[in-house]
Amino acid sequence: MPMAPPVLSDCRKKFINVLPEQQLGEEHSSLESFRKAVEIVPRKRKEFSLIVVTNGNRILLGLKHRGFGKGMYNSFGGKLEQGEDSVVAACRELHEETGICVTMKHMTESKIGILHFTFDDDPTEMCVHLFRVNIYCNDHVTVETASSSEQIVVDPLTIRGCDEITPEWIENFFHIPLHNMFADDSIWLTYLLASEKKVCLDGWFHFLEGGQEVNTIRHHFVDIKTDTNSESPQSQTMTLEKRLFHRLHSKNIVSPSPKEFNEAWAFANVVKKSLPCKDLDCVIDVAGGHGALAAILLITTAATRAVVVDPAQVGRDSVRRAWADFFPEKELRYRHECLRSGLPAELESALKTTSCDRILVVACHACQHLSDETVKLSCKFGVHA
Ligand SMILES: Nc1[nH]c(=O)nc2c1ncn2[C@H]1C[C@H](O)[C@@H](COP(=O)(O)OP(=O)(O)OP(=O)(O)O)O1
Repeated sequence: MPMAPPVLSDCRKKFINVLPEQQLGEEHSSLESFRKAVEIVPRKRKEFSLIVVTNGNRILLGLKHRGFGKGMYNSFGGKLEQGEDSVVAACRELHEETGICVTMKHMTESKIGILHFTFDDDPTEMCVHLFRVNIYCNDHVTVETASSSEQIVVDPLTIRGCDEITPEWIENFFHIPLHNMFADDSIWLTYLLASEKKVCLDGWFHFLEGGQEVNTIRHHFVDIKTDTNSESPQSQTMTLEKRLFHRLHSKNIVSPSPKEFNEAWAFANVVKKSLPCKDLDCVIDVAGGHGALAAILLITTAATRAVVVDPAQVGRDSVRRAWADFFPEKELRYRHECLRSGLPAELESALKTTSCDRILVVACHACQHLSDETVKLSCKFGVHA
């Protein structure tokens, strides 16, 4: 039996900046019921194109400097000019605002629906043609995943803004600044990004008086069609492992080396398989050097803090700086001290705020006596090792 698609509200729960439910208005189960509740029949119509740009699990958003939505983040786009259809306008606006060139053929295939906006105090309906473009970045590792000519390959160095808008990569869908975006994005964009299947949608949003300034929806209805046979674009692109590797590579970071990165990634996966990671709070990486293992565990588990205990200063904090946006609001610290004094001190401090079953001590190295000592100390404190 095919799986039921996720409901809108379930999807937005995954996002940390989602707007409060009272700002999102009443959800309707049909267009009929939405129209009945709204009552107003718009007399005029303005058409726009809007292009959501992603690269794997990253999204490119624009900070608007003027015009509609000034000071807020949004996807790219604008009004249809005279004689243009939505595809032509989408290609033009995307290029004007980001420098990204997409062919008409690609843009036509990228159309995923329409958003309709009406307002209590304005007789004009905004009709926004929606596109979703998943690009491949033409640098280092990504090229290898972009082998098909059907894919949109972009050199990241060519992405630039204009006086109207500044593009910015948000490294993790779930951290997009929804609190500083149009309220409807908390409804349809979250669905689009959270869905593992390809999605087409028609959204109907009726805003309270004051429209943009008030940014509060009174009623909405979103008609969703999910293509259960095809994966969403982000599932087809880069894995997290590749993106982390890629980031080190693009910043010319030599510690960890590619071999050390692979080892840390593999080791983290082994550890996660043998642990109830959903309750994890604190990771202590003993003799962790550059800290890649600690950082990978921070990124891929529920842990909120990690500390690397190592007397040597390896990599000059480069891992933390390179990956900081993969673990926002989490803490990665380095303690330059030997295992014998550093580990008990960290364990004692961690146990003041969390229970022993939520602490994990890891050590990924070949030195047997160091491993033995790590295990012995961890057992003494009753934590996972
Ligand atoms: N509630 C909403 N949610 C959303 O996600 N995007 C919206 C939206 N309301 C409008 N948009 C999009 C549609 C369009 O792509 C963009 C607004 O475009 P603009 O008004 O900036 O048009 P132009 O770039 O043509 O402007 P000018 O060049 O200043 O005339 O914002």
